[in-house]
Amino acid sequence: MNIPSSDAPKPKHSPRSRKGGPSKSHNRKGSGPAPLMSADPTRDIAFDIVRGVIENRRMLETTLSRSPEAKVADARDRAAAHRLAASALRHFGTLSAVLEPFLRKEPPEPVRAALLLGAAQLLFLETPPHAAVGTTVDLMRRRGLAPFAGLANAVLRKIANGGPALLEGLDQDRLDVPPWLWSSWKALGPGVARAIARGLEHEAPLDLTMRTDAEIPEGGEILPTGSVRLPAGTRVVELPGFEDGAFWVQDAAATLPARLLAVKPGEQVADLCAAPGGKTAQLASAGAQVTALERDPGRMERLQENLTRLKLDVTTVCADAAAWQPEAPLDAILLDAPCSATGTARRHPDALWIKRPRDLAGLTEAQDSLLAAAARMLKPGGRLVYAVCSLQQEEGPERARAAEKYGLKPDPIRPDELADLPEALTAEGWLRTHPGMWPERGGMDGFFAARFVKTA
Ligand SMILES: C[S@@+](CC[C@H](N)C(=O)[O-])C[C@H]1O[C@@H](n2cnc3c(N)ncnc32)[C@H](O)[C@@H]1O
Repeated sequence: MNIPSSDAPKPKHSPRSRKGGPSKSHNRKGSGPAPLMSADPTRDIAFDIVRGVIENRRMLETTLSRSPEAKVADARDRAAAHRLAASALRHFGTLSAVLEPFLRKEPPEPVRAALLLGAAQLLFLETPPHAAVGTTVDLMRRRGLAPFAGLANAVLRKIANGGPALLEGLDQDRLDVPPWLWSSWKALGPGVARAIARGLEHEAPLDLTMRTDAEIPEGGEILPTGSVRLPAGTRVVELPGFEDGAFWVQDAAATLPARLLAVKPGEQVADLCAAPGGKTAQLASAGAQVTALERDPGRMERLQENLTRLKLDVTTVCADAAAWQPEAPLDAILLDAPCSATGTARRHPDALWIKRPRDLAGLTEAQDSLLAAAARMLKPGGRLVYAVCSLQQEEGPERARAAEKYGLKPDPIRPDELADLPEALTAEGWLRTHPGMWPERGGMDGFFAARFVKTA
């Protein structure tokens, strides 16, 4: 099933209808209106997230940050809602295929969202059947979908009875990737599209980049590239050392672009698209004089909070990097450009279903203008690493080839620079990682990076 476009007919049954709930409201101490508290915040928030994605192509994180229920829910309920919604979206194609034979006609989209959540709990999250079915029916009653509660009860009971056998014979790898993306990933090599799809099946582990003197948290595995890996679901704020800035969260693959810039102490360096700041932190930790640019004020706040926690001295500028000019030409630039983010789908399974092929044109235009701007900021002989967390050729190799017209000469990555991950070095001397790499260790995000030197 394809996700309907945002201009598809709207469902008859609005989940905002207050017919059946929200169930409770509690008064807070003090004055002001009482926030509405849900009886089952996990499922209410997850329902809004899935509806946001499938009806409005709204990102999971956007719903999470705007939902009134999420605002008043405690951190554990929010995390559980994220996990539930992410599971329904990660297995979206498979769950849709499982539901289809049990539905005589296409249900309204909110009903489909509730069924996807119920089926995800039954088939992928090991929720006891009575709880998965009962809570889905309750959710539908709370959200004005009572006329469909009987249908949901019957369908989910059949799925509970069928169990994992219902998944047999389904090509889950293919079903859970939109066809246009599957076709595009074939360009990455034989078998890579399937390897990526397998890598996307599971929640990503938590990777940390440690300050050199910091103690490794208990249970952490040191990866060949130096990151420390903890199991998926580890709550970073609860790890000892978090408040003291002992580490920052950064996928193992995401550490590679900044490493390839090989900055030296005292060099004047800009990180042009900096928030939330993982790569800025790497450059500053290496002793460079870093200016971090970020266009989005909200994300700039997050970047500054992170740098304060890590006690790193960085100049931050809230500006459009395409229009900014440094006071003097720079030694090195990291351009971690905005992109489709298909490489981060392990953490953001919504990204796969929100993006459309036509979205790439606007992104590649922005990438080109940032590359041109970066070239203008560099001194002759200055270095640039261009990176994207995208698996799309248009945003990676095609941009790297186009960069030569801005006076940027390719500076291929040498095998000794990627000796800890040789499979990520391409014949052209670029970095290419994808979620199918390191399957035995829990995978990694997809990144492309190319290095250049500014000609005189
Ligand atoms: C891929 S994320 C960067 C991740 C970051 N480098 C890190 O490692 O944590 C891209 C960031 O660039 C910002 N951005 C997009 N276009 C920009 C522009 N023209 N100028 C400055 N920042 C921009 C976005 O708001 C977003 O925070």
